[in-house]
Amino acid sequence: MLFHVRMDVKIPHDLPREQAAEILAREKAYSQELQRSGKWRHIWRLAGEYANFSIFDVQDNAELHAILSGLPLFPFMQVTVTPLLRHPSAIREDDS
Ligand SMILES: O=C(O)CC1=CCC(=O)O1
Repeated sequence: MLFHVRMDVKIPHDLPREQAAEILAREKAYSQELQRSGKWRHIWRLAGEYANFSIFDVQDNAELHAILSGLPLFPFMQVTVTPLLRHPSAIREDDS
């Protein structure tokens, strides 16, 4: 199942610099592992915002929730999920 996810990151200004750096490093590793697995299909930075658009390809809502709530940055994020399906006018057989 495909999902579009918008992640807005809001790291508290008073979070110690070292702690923030450690969380960001874990976030990057977690994200890249999921990208390599194919579950996190795409990630794009929104120009001018500390936010991203991502595409996930997962089994179901529960798997998506587990992945998103497992993000190291999850406590500092606002996450918006939109389920996706193939458009009847799409010219490509797959969604790649
Ligand atoms: O910077 C972001 O958009 C938050 C984030 C998601 C995965 C990652 O590595 O950073």
